[in-house]
Amino acid sequence: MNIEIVSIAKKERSTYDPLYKELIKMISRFAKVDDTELFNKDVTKAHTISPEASKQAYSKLLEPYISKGFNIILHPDGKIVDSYEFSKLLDDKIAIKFFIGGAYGFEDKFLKKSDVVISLGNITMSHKIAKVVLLEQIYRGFSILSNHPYHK
Ligand SMILES: C[S@@+](CC[C@H](N)C(=O)[O-])C[C@H]1O[C@@H](n2cnc3c(N)ncnc32)[C@H](O)[C@@H]1O
Repeated sequence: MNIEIVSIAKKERSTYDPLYKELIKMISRFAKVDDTELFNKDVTKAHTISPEASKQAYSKLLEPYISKGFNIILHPDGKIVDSYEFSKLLDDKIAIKFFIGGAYGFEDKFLKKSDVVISLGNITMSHKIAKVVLLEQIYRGFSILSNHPYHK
């Protein structure tokens, strides 16, 4: 299976890079993970204008990535899923794209383009922490599906 995580994020070194690397390596026995970080001058400018302008700039960057595979948006106001429900989203798929938003989240019209909008809980995390939690849940989800002891 191919998984792509598409985030609104500056391409810069992060304290979390070793965690991403380790979790992507752990997942590699189940799926290949591509980590795509998108940011441009329009986003920088929109951040100085308004939340709405920012969300529009995010949509413009993210829209080309919404594709034929299964598209999952991570959003604090989405459907809260536990790890077992999350694992079912991974089941029987060839390609999944996960979307992580920028500082102002997503435009409603972009949210409607996905197959499902999920929340990782009633807290708001930075996009960097959300990616760590997402990667751990992807590994946990595959462990549940394959009855690997990691999830116990
Ligand atoms: C700083 S948050 C954006 C917060 C913004 N106020 C909003 O309402 O979406 C950046 C991104 O991290 C992800 N994120 C943060 N907390 C989350 C949660 N509890 N569940 C799912 N995704 C979350 C989402 O993709 C979000 O767009």
